[in-house]
Amino acid sequence: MKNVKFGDLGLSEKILRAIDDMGFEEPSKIQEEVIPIVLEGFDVIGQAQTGTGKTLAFGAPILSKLDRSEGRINTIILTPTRELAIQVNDELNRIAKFTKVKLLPVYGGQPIDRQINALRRGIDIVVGTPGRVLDLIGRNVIDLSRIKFLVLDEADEMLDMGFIDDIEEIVKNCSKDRQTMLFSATMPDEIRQLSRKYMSDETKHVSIVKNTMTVATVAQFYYEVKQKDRFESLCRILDVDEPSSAIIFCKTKKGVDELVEALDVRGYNAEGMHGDMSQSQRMSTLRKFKEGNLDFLVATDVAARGIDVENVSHVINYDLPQDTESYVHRIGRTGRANREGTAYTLVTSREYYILKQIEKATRSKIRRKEVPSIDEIFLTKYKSAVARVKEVIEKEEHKRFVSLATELDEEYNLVDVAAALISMVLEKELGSNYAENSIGSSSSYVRLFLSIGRMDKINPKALLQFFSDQADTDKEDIGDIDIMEKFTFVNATEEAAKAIIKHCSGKRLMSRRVNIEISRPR
Ligand SMILES: Nc1ncnc2c1ncn2[C@@H]1O[C@H](COP(=O)(O)OP(=O)(O)OP(=O)(O)O)[C@@H](O)[C@H]1O
Ligand SMILES: [Mg+2]
Repeated sequence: MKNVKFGDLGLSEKILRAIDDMGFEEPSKIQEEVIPIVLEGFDVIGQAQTGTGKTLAFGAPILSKLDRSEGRINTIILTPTRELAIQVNDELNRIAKFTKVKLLPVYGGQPIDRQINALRRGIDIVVGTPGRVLDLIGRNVIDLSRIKFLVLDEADEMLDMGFIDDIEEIVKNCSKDRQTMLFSATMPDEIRQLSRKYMSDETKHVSIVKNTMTVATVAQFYYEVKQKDRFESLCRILDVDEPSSAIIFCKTKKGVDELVEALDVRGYNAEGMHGDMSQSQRMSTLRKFKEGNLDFLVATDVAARGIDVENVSHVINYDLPQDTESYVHRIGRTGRANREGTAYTLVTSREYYILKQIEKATRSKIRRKEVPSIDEIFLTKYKSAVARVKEVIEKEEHKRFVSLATELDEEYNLVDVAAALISMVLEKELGSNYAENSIGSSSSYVRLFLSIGRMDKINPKALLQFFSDQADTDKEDIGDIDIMEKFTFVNATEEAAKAIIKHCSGKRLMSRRVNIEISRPR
């Protein structure tokens, strides 16, 4: 079967040239089907998975039909968020590169006067959020009575309860003689029904049906965590996976603020984005993230829909999404345009059934993963330190220090020197982050100090024996047990800690502070 080319779809030469400039070789399935239909003048409801190029699917044919600037609004595109309005406007601007068409994004949180002035100078396509568009209609600067195209991007979200009144109001102002287009990766039946009101009887439904609602290139996993271990688990996941760039979703704005602060304290490069932040802050954070100067974007669902950032390697649902649609859109921020991605969801045992519902509704497989142990993190950090050493040697960046190392060679065993350097590097990497945090410590307080010296494993049996001896003595106040004096624990495993906890629970030790210190030998 011959692959369809952009040139086969009936687009104008200027638009084809722009698409070529953008570096796109072939149309995606949704583009292949939607573009000719729009060019023919039909209303369209288009559904295709996240990141499959729906923006261009409506943008290219609209621009192909407009070509010249008419100096008055002929197209209105509505998006649920400000950032998405800006992004869609940018993408369309790239497609419009060789035409004279003028576009303007309008959205709240930006001085309205500037937008009014720009609109007065003559704009063909307005891309905006419903609230601001209504405001501008009310001020008589946006007149939709002669528009040719109305697009609802993220249509289901726009027709959902929160936006429906504004949308109805805007549609009332639109010319009857228009093409209406609805796009989204998810299109629940009730939304389809509702949309009939705004669409012609000849509306074409284009649904790129795949086995799953989610994109195949996104590997999906979940971690079962205790509520109180949520944060610690996240840190461990980040430390072992070392995502190049991740979006972490929280349920609430407060949750976002708290998580950003906690991540910051632990030294992660994270910033938040939610509806209570100023627009300039939201934009600068997103810009930083897009430019690769921010590792972790922590956000509410405000970033769940439509946002297209290249190379987001991970999406992490720190809190569960509110519904299946939200899950699909959130994880769709990775694995875009056929790239690979990873999606993680943290669930408590009580939330597990919701995850199962999502899995069923999306028909995708969300596999279980275990939260990494401290040993695994240690190993990861060790491996990346060694990889860096290798890189330095290969690039010969170490050459100027060779003479100093020769001096060390005279005094010490070089294996000891290497071990000391590893120790210093890892200490810096891990800091005290894992010294005072352990998972599953229930009400007991367990401190684990990672050791990075000799590799003798702790002997859980001996430890348990020690504890049972202590418990059996039935001392009233055991208080802080300083076991450092009795044992030297080297490279304690998390299993050992778990065994201790298991042993302690149900005993009277439970209510006491158990302070296990495993020292780091010098
Ligand atoms: N034919 C194509 N070939 C390669 N890349 C493309 C093509 N069309 C669009 N893209 C790029 O793919 C990315 C995703 O496109 P877009 O944001 O339009 O996806 P979407 O289907 O609207 O996703 P979502 O449902 O998340 O909004 C963008 O970076 C876009 O520039
Ligand atoms: Mg989109």
